[in-house]
Amino acid sequence: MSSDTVSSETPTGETFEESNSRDDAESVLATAKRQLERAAAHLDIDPNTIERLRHPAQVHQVTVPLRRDDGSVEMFTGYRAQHNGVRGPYKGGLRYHPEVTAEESVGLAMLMTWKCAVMDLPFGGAKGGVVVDPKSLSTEETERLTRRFAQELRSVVGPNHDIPAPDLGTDAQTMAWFMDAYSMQEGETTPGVVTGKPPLIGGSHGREEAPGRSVALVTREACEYYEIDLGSATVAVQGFGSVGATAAKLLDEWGATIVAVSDVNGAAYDESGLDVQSIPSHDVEPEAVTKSAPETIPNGELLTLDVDVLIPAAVGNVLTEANASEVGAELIVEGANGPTTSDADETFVERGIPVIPDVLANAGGVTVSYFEWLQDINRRAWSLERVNRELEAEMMAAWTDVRAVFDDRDVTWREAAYVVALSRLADAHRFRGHWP
Ligand SMILES: NC(=O)C1=CN([C@@H]2O[C@H](COP(=O)(O)OP(=O)(O)OC[C@H]3O[C@@H](n4cnc5c(N)ncnc54)[C@H](OP(=O)(O)O)[C@@H]3O)[C@@H](O)[C@H]2O)C=CC1
Ligand SMILES: O=C(O)CCC(=O)C(=O)O
Repeated sequence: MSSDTVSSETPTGETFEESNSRDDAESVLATAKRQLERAAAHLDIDPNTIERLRHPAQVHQVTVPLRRDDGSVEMFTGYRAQHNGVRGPYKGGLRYHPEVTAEESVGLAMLMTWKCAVMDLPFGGAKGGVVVDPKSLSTEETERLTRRFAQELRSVVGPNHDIPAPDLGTDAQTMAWFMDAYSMQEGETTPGVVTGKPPLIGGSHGREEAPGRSVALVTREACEYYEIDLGSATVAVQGFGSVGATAAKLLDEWGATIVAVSDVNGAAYDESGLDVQSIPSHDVEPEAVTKSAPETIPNGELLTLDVDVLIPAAVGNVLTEANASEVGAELIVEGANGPTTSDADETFVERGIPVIPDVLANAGGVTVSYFEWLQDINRRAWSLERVNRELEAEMMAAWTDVRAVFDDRDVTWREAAYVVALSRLADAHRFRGHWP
């Protein structure tokens, strides 16, 4: 396939770029492309491969009709962007969020391609979701929306083709409904169509905690690298969902002092340390975070706190040109996908603040998804102890690969991770011979 036969058309026939013109400096896609270009400058790679990687393979857009509890019917828009499949089936999460766009899905799908390659997993990158505020739906509405979304995506997902997983606003229950709806259409139970399911129906132990666990593991390694004593380190975490809460609780267990955590409403702050273990997760008690401490501060202020480690673990593009010069952390570890714009990256380079990138730090999620996929194929579950042991081994291997590039060249941590990923992708393209 040559790059000009790659389909990046939407179902309406517009090109992807025409239908999604919000390619401004702050968009996740614009950031992803600039990051790709910067990393490519450090490598001697066929320019056709780089050009190919600037484009998604496919972007699917679907309309999802939902019957609301009051009997009315409302239309929602869903996307699935498949970026690159040279190393294996497409893989990546589905998010339910009001700001989901085709463009954001493509940018995040690109990040999934790099993430899977950094971890040396046999997957390519995808991402998608529905433009909806999940908090505006009842449980029954969420189930109907998910089942219909799964029906609409039936021809573009599959256990050997594209395997969704949880992301912002979705969870194990969402994946269970998705798997059930897909299986009903296939006429057989197909657990491998999604990962992040509840363990009782083919999910993996440890998947829910895995991205937060990898953030904590990578924070531990980065603190050691920069001679920050984790036992006396202060940490601020934006987001107290699946990723942020797990990372905060593990780092707290390992001796760090978590001075701030936040949800969408704001941050709980205590300079002597919060009791994060006692804060219920947002699905158990919405708004528990801001109720948990006597002092609350706005999310923006959390990002500029004078701490050893800052972990943005909520949404994208929160560290920007506007606030990067005010960030008070010694070290940033990205829990969220795409929390740092490329302008902010430049400021952090100038200020000497290392940023450990998302494609390494939160890659525990897709790594345990890979373990789940293997367990589904083999119809044999792994123990939690085995999952966590193998996850730590995979994370340490990836950390070592990225650190070797970082130590060897004049690059940032992000560029080092991209160099590892792009080298593997370029080799795969070369072996498969995609340029007739
Ligand atoms: N889940 C996964 O497997 C993986 C997720 N990620 C990434 O990690 C990030 C978080 O995902 P995940 O933890 O799953 O999501 P969740 O939905 O579980 O949690 C998101 C958290 O972020 C908070 N939040 C939402 N919007 C904002 C905002 N504008 N400002 C501050 N906080 C906000 C939410 O608050 P509230 O509860 O009040 O809404 C909640 O605490 C995303 O970028 C995702 O792509 C990365 C790898 C894997
Ligand atoms: O587990 C997966 O397949 C993907 C998780 C994800 O979307 C991510 O790492 O951003």
